[in-house]
Amino acid sequence: MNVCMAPCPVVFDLDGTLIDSAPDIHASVNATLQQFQLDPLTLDQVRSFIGGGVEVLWQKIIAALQLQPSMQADLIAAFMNRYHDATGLTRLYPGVREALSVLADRGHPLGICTNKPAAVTATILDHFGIRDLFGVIVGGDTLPQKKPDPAPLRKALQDLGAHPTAPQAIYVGDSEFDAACAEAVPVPFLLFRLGYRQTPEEQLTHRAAFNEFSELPELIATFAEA
Ligand SMILES: O=C(O)COP(=O)(O)O
Ligand SMILES: [Mg+2]
Repeated sequence: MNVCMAPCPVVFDLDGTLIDSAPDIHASVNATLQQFQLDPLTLDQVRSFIGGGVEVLWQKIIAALQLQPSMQADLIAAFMNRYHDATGLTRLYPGVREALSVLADRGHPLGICTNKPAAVTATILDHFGIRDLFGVIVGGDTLPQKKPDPAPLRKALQDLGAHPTAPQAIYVGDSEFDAACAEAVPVPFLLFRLGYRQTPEEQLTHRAAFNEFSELPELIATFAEA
């Protein structure tokens, strides 16, 4: 089936998809825990908690450390002071810059739909000099709803000019939140295998999966030809 007449909008998740931000999030989490004289978490633990946005991250930390849920607001406020400009340990995944520029050159409108707060998202995209590639950026606090609710991705697609009820578009992401969101819109989902997913690939609804961003432009082109 032809799911994407070239050049259709392509929207990307951010954490665990375009950027490996877990080391910065881990550092901000542990600095916050230290401020409250609490035990640190490992990078693997924190990575496994990423995907649902800041509130979900801290709900999972509070559960893991058996803290009082009433601490959540204070912990998040302290965390945000560090997180808003935490870029030093974050890397673009290999080939991301090149793949984005190939897709932009082919005329695909590009967007971001992330559960990361919009201001933190803007800072990190500026840090890598790639913010201008995206015609729309929907963050975790742009709307009242977050992924897996379809509303943020629907907004991104509409802002990129896709059809409001039958968008011909593609969503690219790494997690359960992304797969469920794309299914709910609905748009085809391309799964980046090397992000922060906790669920086996075969249990996530997806059109295709890839390990290398150098594969992505051709993968998208095959959709237009199919
Ligand atoms: O900040 C998060 O928890 C997730 O962000 P993502 O939606 O870009 O993966
Ligand atoms: Mg992600």
